Amino acid sequence: MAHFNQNFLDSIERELPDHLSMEDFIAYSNQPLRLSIRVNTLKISVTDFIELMTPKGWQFDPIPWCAEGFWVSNSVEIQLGNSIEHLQGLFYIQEASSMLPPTALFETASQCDIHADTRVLDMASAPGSKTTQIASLMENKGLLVANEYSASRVKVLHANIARMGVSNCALTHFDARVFGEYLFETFDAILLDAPCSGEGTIRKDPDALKNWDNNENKGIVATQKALIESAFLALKPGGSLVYSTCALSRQENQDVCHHLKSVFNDAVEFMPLSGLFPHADKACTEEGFLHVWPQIYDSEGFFVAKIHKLASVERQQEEPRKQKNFPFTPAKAKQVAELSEYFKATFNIDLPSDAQIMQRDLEFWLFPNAVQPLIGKMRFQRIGIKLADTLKKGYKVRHEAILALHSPTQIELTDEQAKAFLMGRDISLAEKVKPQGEVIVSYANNPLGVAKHLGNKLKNNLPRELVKDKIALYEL
Ligand SMILES: C[S@@+](CC[C@H](N)C(=O)[O-])C[C@H]1O[C@@H](n2cnc3c(N)ncnc32)[C@H](O)[C@@H]1O
Repeated sequence: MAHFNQNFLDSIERELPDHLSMEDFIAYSNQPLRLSIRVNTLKISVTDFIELMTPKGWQFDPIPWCAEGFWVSNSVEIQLGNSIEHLQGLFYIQEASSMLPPTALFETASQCDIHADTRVLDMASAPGSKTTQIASLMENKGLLVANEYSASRVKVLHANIARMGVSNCALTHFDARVFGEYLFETFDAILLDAPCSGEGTIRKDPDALKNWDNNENKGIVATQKALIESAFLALKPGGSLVYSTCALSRQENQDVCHHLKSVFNDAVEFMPLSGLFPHADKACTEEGFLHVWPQIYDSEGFFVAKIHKLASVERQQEEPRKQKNFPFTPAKAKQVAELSEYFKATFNIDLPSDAQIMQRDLEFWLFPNAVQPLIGKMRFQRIGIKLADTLKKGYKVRHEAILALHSPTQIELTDEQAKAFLMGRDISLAEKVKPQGEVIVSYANNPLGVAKHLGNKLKNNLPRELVKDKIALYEL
């Protein structure tokens, strides 16, 4: 049962549109959320995922605003986060309404609008539900800069990006207020999923609003206003910005968007979202923003505004001087040829041609081409994917490269073998055969990682930090 205080209830009563009732708000806020997931189309098609999971007891109810999103019910009790399909990145557990902002951002873009030069910024990214959704909408093309202010959350963000096989991402770790200055009018599309008071998440955390106090939101509102201004400055003319929160108050939502309009006037256009999906109008404000109250679609509360930048605006601060000491250099032609040959001969992987192989000491990385003009303009925590380390003789592939690059040649494991592999164990082979060296092991035709084929067993090469104590298997 949710704990509301009277101040909070009074504020909702003032904010709630006329066609919605307080009784429904309280009733829905007291119900647990329906479980929802998003299929990771970087790894598996929606049809193949449904075919894979239906025999395991899953039932799928489509989420109207996300073609890859489903409310799911499961006849078999299982800890989803520890299931093999989750750990190998076939799906992301994501609240339905949190799928709205990326859908709104790419509403009119067809896949051919996303090309090698497209640059997208996700300003407040961790833990990465929307970053990984955006990457799959971009089909790993172009560049996605994912920023997060909190150092511990950057780690979680990176783990999710790697698990989902994202290769077009560059991670930064800044207060996102810096983007307008560092990367002025650089991005085609920006998501600002802003830090907020989180009132919409009460169904996940019944204690979230126990000590709610309207005055505490004031600091957050100032941050939100500064962040949206920075986002607008970093956006190219003609580009789109989505501002979203899981807050319910006008202060943190509509007022922040009106603030932007008051600063940049005619350069700001609010784009109506009433046609985003069937019945989107039920959640629309007079400006065309979506204000999703929990009772409208039986979801978390959410706010989504889409803003178009009609014209260039004046830079507010001078462009900072370029930083010089960047530790990566483009790999030489001979090294590119050798590394490409290693990936092809060992794993049957063709390295993508729309990305550049870069070297730092003994490490090789794959950078999205669109990041090159940004290098030196701001500090990146991590760019693209790490491909391999150089050994005395040859190379050692990195796990994240195997998860992100496609290979038609894999050794498929059974349920029990896949469980053992993710728990860090070696896999015995039924009969002794010729050793094959490094191989990709897979489950449901999707990679789990690399093993060394020794003839009579597969020696486990899973990175130690990914080894699990517990794996949940469907007992069918
Ligand atoms: C609503 S959460 C983001 C959720 C994320 N977009 C997702 O879908 O998984 C807001 C994030 O903003 C981060 N944050 C807070 N202040 C920030 C700032 N000034 N600049 C950038 N990020 C900030 C928080 O640490 C938090 O991770």
